[in-house]
Order: sequence, then C-alpha cells, then structure tokens
Amino acid sequence: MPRQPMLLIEGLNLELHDSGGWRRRFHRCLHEVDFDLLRGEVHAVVGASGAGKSLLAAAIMGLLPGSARLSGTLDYDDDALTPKRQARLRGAQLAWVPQSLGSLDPLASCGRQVVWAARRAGLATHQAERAATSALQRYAVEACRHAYPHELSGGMARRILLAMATVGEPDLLIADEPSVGLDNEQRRKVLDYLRALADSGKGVMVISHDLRHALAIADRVSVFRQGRKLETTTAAAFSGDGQQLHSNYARALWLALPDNAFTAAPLTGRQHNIRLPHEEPVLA
Ligand SMILES: Nc1ncnc2c1ncn2[C@@H]1O[C@H](COP(=O)(O)OP(=O)(O)OP(=O)(O)O)[C@@H](O)[C@H]1O
Ligand code: NI
Repeated sequence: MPRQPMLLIEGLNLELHDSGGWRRRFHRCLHEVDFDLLRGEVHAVVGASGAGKSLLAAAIMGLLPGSARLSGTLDYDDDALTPKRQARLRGAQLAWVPQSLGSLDPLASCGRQVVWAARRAGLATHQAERAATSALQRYAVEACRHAYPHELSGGMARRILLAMATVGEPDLLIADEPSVGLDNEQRRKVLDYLRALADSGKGVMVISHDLRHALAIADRVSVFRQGRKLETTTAAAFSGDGQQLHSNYARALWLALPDNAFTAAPLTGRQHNIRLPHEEPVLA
C-alpha cells in the first residue's frame, strides 16, 4: 500500500522582490513546484546554484521574506501548513539546518545555543542540558561547548547547526547543504546520521549541489533547475548511462560525476555540449 506523504506540496509558485532599484518589481523564483516527502525517507533536492533549493526549504519552514508572494498548497500531516502552524511547529516538529553559517548567534556560546534549541523543541531545562550534551557528542563537537561561533572552523560551525536542528528529535528535518566544509570522515558520519533518522521513521529532506553526496543516502531525488523541478526519481535511477532519467539535465549531472567518466557509456558529441551546472560556487 502506498504510504501517505508527511509533506505534500502542489503547484507552488514563489515571487520575490528584485533586490536593488527603487521600483517595486517581483521576479518568479519557483514555478509550479510539486514535491512530497514520505516518513522514513531521505528525499534529496539537487541542482545548481540559484535553482531555488533553499527557497523551497524557506517556504516549508515559513521563513520567506515578508514581501514574498506565495501560491499553491503546502500540507504537513494532512493539514495546511499555514504561517501560524509553521510558527508552532518550527524548531520542534519541523527542523532546519540552514545553509548559512551566519545563522549562529555570535554573542552566545555554542553549547548555550544547542540548549536553547532543545528548550525551543519543548524539553524541560535539565532534559535540554542532557540532550544538548548528547547532540554535541554525536557530531564530535563537545569540545566546542564553551566556544563562541567566531572561534570555530566552518566544519565545526556546520556541526553545531546540525546539533541544534536535531537536538529536539524533529519529525521532519530539512538539511540545507549539511556536509559543506566537512572532511570525508565527518561527511560520512553526518550523512549516516541523516539516513539513520529516516530509518527511525522521520522524514529527511537533504539539499545538496553535490549529487554524489545526495545519492549516498537518498531514496528519491528531485532535480531542480532555474526555479523548476525537472523530475523526481528514485536514487536507483542514477545508474549506468542514465537512461532511466527523464531530463537531459539530470542525465548530464549524473554523467558529469568523476567515476562515471570510466563506467558510463561513451558520450556522444551532442551530450558533450550540454552545459553542466557547476558554473557558480555554492555560497555557504
Ligand atoms: N531574499 C531574496 N530576495 C530576492 N531574490 C532571492 C532571495 N533569495 C534568493 N533569491 C533568488 O532566488 C533564486 C534561488 O535562490 P536559492 O537560494 O533558493 O538557490 P539555491 O538553489 O539554494 O542555490 P545555492 O546552491 O547557491 O544555495 C536565486 O536566483 C536568487 O537570486
Ligand atoms: Ni541554497
């Protein structure tokens, strides 16, 4: 029997103000996006810089700029995800690892911020302290408990954000580029932990510009480009010469992975000319 999605998004359109200029002009950042997330699943969202991945996360969390124009339906657990409901669920059932390391409070120690996150998720004071300790241990940043954000490396700061997002055992976790700046060992641990969260019945949405990292843990993958979702497919469809993929873009992303230069069928001249989506660096 098909499982009911915990998160269901249909026909999502988003317009934001153009930055700069005095004229009030909007531009469309998301176009008719359909997306769903099942319990127990890791659903990866991949695509180049500017594809709209982080804006989709912000729309789910209810953290878009005030002037944003949003239309379409957003349901969580069979009920509309209204701004009021988003505010109530945020930090408890709905958790988010933001892409920007600037999200940490520069004036509070890292340990304090993880405890705050646990309190926000509804834990009582002594439980929050205990949960914070185990979250810091899980990501091997216990030594950073008394440090301030400016004293951390990028990878350490990323792991503090992960500890904050997961300390309250959320139902749905959105991790926006959770492994940027981590070494291979740490990345593997973080990805394994996200996989384990899904295996324990939670829903995990992982946003990544790196298809390899997404495929390491994903059940399904949605490919975005320029504000549009091109396709949602099983992670298993990224195999061989990519024939199971629907869009040329997803196939190009797949064939561009270093290992596939050796294992995939030879590219035709036309495929060689596909412009690959790594034009811009990810700002994190
Ligand atoms: N606050 C904002 N105001 C106006 N435009 C914005 C705002 N945030 C993002 N955009 C625009 O929306 C588009 C999508 O941005 P988004 O941050 O979702 O991309 P992304 O896929 O997460 O990219 P990256 O991989 O670089 O993080 C971009 O063209 C960006 O310029
Ligand atoms: Ni982003």
